[in-house]
Amino acid sequence: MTTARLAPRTALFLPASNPRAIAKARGLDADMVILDLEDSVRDDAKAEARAAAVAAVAEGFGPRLAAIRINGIGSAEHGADLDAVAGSVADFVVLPKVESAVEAAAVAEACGRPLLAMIETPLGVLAAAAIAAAPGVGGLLTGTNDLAATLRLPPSSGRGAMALALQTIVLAARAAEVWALDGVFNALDDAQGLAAECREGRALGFDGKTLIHPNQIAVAAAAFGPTPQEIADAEALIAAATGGAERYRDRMIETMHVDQARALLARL
Ligand SMILES: CC(C)(COP(=O)(O)OP(=O)(O)OC[C@H]1O[C@@H](n2cnc3c(N)ncnc32)[C@H](O)[C@@H]1OP(=O)(O)O)[C@@H](O)C(=O)NCCC(=O)NCCSC(=O)C[C@H](O)C(=O)O
Ligand SMILES: [Mg+2]
Repeated sequence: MTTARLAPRTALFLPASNPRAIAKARGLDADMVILDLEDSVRDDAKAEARAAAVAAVAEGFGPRLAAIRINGIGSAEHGADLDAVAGSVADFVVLPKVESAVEAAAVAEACGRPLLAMIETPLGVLAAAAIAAAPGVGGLLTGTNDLAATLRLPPSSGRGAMALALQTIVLAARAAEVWALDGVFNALDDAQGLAAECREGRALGFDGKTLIHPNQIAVAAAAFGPTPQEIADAEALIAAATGGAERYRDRMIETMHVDQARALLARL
């Protein structure tokens, strides 16, 4: 499924069990909010969180896209979550720990809306291309915490140990023409570290980043947007191009470079 809307640069997770976070999100600059029913919600608060998520999307998040992350297939809450999302006005359902195209398509159909598939296990990574191309899938979200755990990475491992998985997710999303969002950055007070990880994510080809705290939004939005230099370069290249292969400053350009420059400007 090709998602018609531009991909979000910033997708903010919040526990659906936290009414203060829900209220706060309505005034934040995130492109998408993801009301979580899974890992951030205690078992004894699941039913209340589910009802709160449905009510929150009904009340609306203004121009922000609204998604609900349900509990995974096989969990005690999964069926009730599916029914709740199906009866809600959420824009997207987010399914954690997706490992096959069949389960992604089935959940998208049951919910009656596009699905954002979280790729966060080795099986999920290996099936990413099929999952991205499954009916009803609008994007892939990277679950770097679960990925680190399921790959059994030692705490000292950096993102380098996940490079193949991250690139596979981008490759799969691009092949199916769906969104690709990078994983969350767990440190809450490290703006520099966040900016560096966002730059790396953008360089890998991700459209944006999933986030966990309001103070991460501005950093991620800036990092996933074009720099003033990139904008100036794109405008100059388009103005100079006359078609076909030609010299532009000190390099060769062809039609695809003009298309790339136009695509960059279209995302401003
Ligand atoms: C991580 C937190 C628990 C930290 O909470 P806290 O210490 O309370 O934060 P602050 O005091 O700094 O909060 C300041 C105000 O901002 C609001 N707030 C905080 N976080 C959010 C948020 N995510 N969205 C909206 N608003 C938020 C607080 O309510 C404060 O407002 P106010 O009370 O009015 O002053 C907390 O940030 C948090 O819960 N974050 C999200 C956690 C989450 O959703 N986790 C699940 C997704 S991550 C994941 O699972 C990824 C993937 O699956 C993987 O495997 O990697
Ligand atoms: Mg996870």
